[in-house]
Amino acid sequence: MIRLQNIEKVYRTDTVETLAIDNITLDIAKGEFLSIMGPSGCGKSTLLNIIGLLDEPSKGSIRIDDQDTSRFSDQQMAKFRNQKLGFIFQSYHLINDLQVLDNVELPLLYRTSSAKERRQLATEALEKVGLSNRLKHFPNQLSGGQRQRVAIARAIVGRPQIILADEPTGNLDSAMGNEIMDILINLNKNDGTTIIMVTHDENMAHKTHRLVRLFDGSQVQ
Ligand SMILES: Nc1ncnc2c1ncn2[C@@H]1O[C@H](COP(=O)(O)OP(=O)(O)OP(=O)(O)O)[C@@H](O)[C@H]1O
Repeated sequence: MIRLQNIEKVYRTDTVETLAIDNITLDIAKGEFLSIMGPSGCGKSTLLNIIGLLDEPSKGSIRIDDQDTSRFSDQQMAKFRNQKLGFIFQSYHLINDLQVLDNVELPLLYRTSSAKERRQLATEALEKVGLSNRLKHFPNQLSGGQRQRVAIARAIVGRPQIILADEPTGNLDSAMGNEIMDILINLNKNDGTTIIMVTHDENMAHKTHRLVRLFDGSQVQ
């Protein structure tokens, strides 16, 4: 489903060149739950952002669903991202001025769905993560685990085939982290969503199907 071939990413400033990803080739199957681990600065987030088409590789190609993403125009890229991919971040990235329901509806604003349909889909997504009793709350009225559940609802509301999660349990204690992990495992099992997750936590990584370890931008396992 996702095929990365000879991916390289170099960040250049006036004085320094950093090789963040060094020749990574990786296939990720449909329905797979993959975790990426490695020490700080080894390129995990860079790789995830490249897979999520948020960042472009300096070299190499990415095929998703047999489409060569390097041939996409900016507009095609944005549409593809909006329809196929869902993102979850360590620090939730919710909009504090918007109620929970409005946060979750956001990705649907770029589609042609009606207001009623958007409300319905967002309510369903929040039910799925066990938050139907918090629709009118604002993010700062929720616990960390609840905020992350809102972020998951926002990631899944458009029914993406692929979820990219960058340390989704990184800010949570182990009980809340396990709850979030259970939600991700169920999404993967029941809906067949492909999930790629960066984590520092061996316990979380061992709950997934496959673990890829990076070191200095290269895959070592
Ligand atoms: N925008 C940028 N400009 C220059 N260098 C960058 C940029 N983003 C990342 N880097 C460098 O690329 C390397 C990989 O960074 P990345 O954020 O992918 O690591 P990481 O494994 O996710 O780290 P952490 O676990 O600390 O989040 C690091 O050496 C970092 O300093």
